[in-house]
Amino acid sequence: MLTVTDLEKRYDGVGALENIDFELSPGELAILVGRSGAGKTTLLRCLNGLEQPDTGSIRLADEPPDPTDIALVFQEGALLDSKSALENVLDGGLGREPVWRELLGWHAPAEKRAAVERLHAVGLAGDADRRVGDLSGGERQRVGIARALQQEPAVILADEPVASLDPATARDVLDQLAALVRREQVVGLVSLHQPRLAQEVADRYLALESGRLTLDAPAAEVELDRIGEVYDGDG
Ligand SMILES: Nc1ncnc2c1ncn2[C@@H]1O[C@H](COP(=O)(O)OP(=O)(O)OP(=O)(O)O)[C@@H](O)[C@H]1O
Repeated sequence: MLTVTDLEKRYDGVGALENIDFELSPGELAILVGRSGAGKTTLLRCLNGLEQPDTGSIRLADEPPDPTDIALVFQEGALLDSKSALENVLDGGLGREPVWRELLGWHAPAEKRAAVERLHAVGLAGDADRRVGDLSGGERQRVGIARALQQEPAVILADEPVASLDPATARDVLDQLAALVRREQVVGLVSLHQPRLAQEVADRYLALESGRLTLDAPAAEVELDRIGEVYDGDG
């Protein structure tokens, strides 16, 4: 269980996040919605440790998380173009491997098996040896997801992971992410700008409006109109 309690983040005295409280369960994909500037990226960065919240706590099963417990899906541009898809995924597990292996580019057989299996799960079984620089945007985003899961995190976060993709590809990528969250029993938290796409995959919705959490509910209880209001309202 990921438990966030009374999280607050201010920039130059201005609140970007205020009184944020929620809990997410393993195997649950929560979709984070909110207008531009509502605080979505700030929340994901605080969870990932890239930003230090001013107050509040983040706990995993009642313990402070280790840095490798919470993985952020790399934006497609953050992958290493010159390396293969498989090598990029293997990089996600480097925290577990001795430094000499990293330096020599050698990986334990179990790590390789897991990486190949994850590429298979995101539909890229036949692309393991292709340079990431040669892949399409959707394929790169899939590599980013497989890479994050190779870290064996308890929580996977993604900030607008399908923003640059056409609707059909975006749907495929999100479906695969949702399937992996359920199969690997990780907590998933993904920010999305497209309410309709969100509705296809969400188990739970979190909505931020001006830095405050104004909705935290199972997807089955939330009307699409309510999500539309989050984007259309005065924010
Ligand atoms: N490093 C920073 N320094 C100062 N202010 C910041 C910084 N990062 C974010 N902010 C401010 O905090 C607020 C929340 O920004 P954030 O990027 O989290 O919003 P968002 O919901 O992710 O928006 P978008 O959908 O446009 O990415 C905004 O008012 C933003 O200007």
